[in-house]
Amino acid sequence: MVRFSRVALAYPDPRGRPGQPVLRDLSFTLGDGSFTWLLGPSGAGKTSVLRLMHAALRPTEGEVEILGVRVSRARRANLPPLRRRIGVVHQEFRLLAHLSAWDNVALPLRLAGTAESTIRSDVADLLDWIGLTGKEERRPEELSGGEQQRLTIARAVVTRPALLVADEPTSELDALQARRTIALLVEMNRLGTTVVVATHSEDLPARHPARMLTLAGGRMVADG
Ligand SMILES: Nc1ncnc2c1ncn2[C@@H]1O[C@H](COP(=O)(O)OP(=O)(O)OP(=O)(O)O)[C@@H](O)[C@H]1O
Repeated sequence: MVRFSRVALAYPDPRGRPGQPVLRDLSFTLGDGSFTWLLGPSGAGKTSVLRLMHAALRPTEGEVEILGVRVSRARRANLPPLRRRIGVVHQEFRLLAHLSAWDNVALPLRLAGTAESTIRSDVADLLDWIGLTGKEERRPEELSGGEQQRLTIARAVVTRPALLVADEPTSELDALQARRTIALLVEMNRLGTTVVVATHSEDLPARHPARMLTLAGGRMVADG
């Protein structure tokens, strides 16, 4: 479950003092196994909400509870184990530049101590699904923007996380690849993962109707 209660977030200003809030008075609950679109124009606060959801930040006010952990009050030591249960597709990819495509996807499984034989088959299956078979040994800079984006999605889902948060996961993809990516997220959801996808595109929610939370100016303006 993901629960926001009266959440506000302010980033520090250049002097380290709290700036103006970029999120205000946000309250909602996402049930286990739900699929949610997070919508709103550029600057509305979608990425900031996702950062709270993967415990990269704590709220300035209010309470955020993720997978049973109250992030607002949790001890620092409890956050890394929580983050390992969450798959994140970052808008700016954040692939490891010195690792091959294969090793980027395998890394979360290696960190989790997964058996090498399982890693071999799971990584191969996912690279096949995202159309990167034959490019396993390439480093991220040797891949196109769309290929890198598909790699970040594979890396985020390979551990079958309890919660998956994806920030504009199809921004670099053509129509076919975007459809395949959404199909992968929907399949993950069908298998039990709670999925949240931020986008300013109206096409994606039309393809997979689900709950839509709409932000504007850091506030929730629609939920339906
Ligand atoms: N690290 C930061 N420090 C200070 N302000 C920030 C930071 N990150 C985001 N902001 C501000 O917070 C507000 C919300 O930004 P956010 O990135 O969450 O919006 P968004 O809806 O994801 O936008 P986009 O669709 O363009 O990615 C914006 O005014 C932005 O300038």
